[in-house]
Amino acid sequence: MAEDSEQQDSAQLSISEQLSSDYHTVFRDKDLIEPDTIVDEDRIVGRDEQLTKVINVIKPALHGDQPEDMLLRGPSGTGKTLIAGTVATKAIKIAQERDIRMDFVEINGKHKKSEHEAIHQIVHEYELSLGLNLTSKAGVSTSSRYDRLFEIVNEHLDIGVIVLDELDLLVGDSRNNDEAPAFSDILYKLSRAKRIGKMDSTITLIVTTNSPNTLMSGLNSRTASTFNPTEVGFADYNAPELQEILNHRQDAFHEGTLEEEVIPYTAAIAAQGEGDARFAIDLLREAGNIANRREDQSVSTAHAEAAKNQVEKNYIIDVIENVSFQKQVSLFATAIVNSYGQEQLGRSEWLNERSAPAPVAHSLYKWFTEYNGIEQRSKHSFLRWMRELSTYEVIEINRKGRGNERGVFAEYVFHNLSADVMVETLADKDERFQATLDDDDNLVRETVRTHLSRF
Ligand SMILES: Nc1ncnc2c1ncn2[C@@H]1O[C@H](COP(=O)(O)OP(=O)(O)OP(=O)(O)O)[C@@H](O)[C@H]1O
Repeated sequence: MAEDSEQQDSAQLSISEQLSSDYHTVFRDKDLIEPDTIVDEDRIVGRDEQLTKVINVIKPALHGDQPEDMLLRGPSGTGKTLIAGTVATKAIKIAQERDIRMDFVEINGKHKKSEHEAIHQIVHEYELSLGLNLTSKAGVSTSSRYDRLFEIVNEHLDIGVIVLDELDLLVGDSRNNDEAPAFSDILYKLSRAKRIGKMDSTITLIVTTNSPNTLMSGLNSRTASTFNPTEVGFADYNAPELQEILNHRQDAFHEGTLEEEVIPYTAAIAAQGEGDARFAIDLLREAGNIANRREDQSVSTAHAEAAKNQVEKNYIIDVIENVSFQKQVSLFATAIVNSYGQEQLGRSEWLNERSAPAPVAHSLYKWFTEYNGIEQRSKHSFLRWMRELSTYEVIEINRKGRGNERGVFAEYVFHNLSADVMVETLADKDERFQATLDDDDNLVRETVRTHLSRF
């Protein structure tokens, strides 16, 4: 009793009271705007041409024929995985009615470090989906993993569809420059297995990529001659298309909780970047989360504005958590050139306020490593890491001329994600970044200024 009255005195609620008090949420069905939800057909906006092409390639499987492999290419968030997943899911339903054993699994190359890991994941996904005993990853060679995959498909399926998302990012760890990337080996072994009759059943590959050139030029000659996919292109969305996509998801929110201007506003922000539907949907979800956290009754454009920073941060975190510290340093050096040199860049004839010239970014990389006493790697490594980071779409790389025959240089462009948010996110992540900024903000500013004026 004494405790109760004490709590009341201080107007505090007990844990149980807090847990069971009224809960307000703006979401009616949040799943509709979660990242990995494969939505129903009636929520897919446009993409009729791509749907028809993918349907035509998968269709033979439902008539006892072997489908071609497919390459779905186009920028991030343009519906490649959605279209592949929706068509495969529908095909599996029809196959069941016709007693054809068909199943599909999906893995993402971005999160896999090696060929072994990727093949293990495919096996694991099939085992889960087909209700088989799960085999362990440890102590098993890569070739045994392939054998297990072929065994599963042969024994349990007539056709296995494998969606390999963002496959160009699955390069592999221990590669020297003469070796083909891991994705080339995977494509070779999977497409060859069906050609040499290693299997009674068949495998169909649906590969998605944002960089078709990196993928196709990374195939060694034996893979290039066995992997001949049907290609389907996906283009960026514009603001009206993004708005339509979001309109088809507005029932994720309770009626009256999404203010009218939020969808057009969110679509416009996403269209200014890459025209990425994932970014638009993430913004809408995060705007709702912020409204919930603030216990506001409805979602406004102010919530969407605040969401932008959070969503950008999440994208950057997703990339930096998967790259080495040296790559993070390279990105930090590049981002501070833009973040601290914006005014100077904006005034320049051949630079612009969203970019950082590669030579200056490299000078800042050298400065940062010296200042912090950390290992300094070659310029060649720096440039290679920045190329890799561009494949993750945190920056873009352009080639620019300086006029008056003063040569060409590479510039890193912060097209989608801002350099300021990148600096902030990296500084949150590692105290060496934060400490450098804290030590002397003016020193960083001055260093950027000097290197930019020398350029
Ligand atoms: N035409 C569309 N209609 C409805 N929703 C869409 C459409 N295109 C994309 N989306 C949604 O946008 C998000 C991203 O789409 P998806 O994952 O298919 O992109 P992707 O092209 O595969 O991207 P990445 O190359 O990054 O893997 C998903 O939530 C998806 O449902």
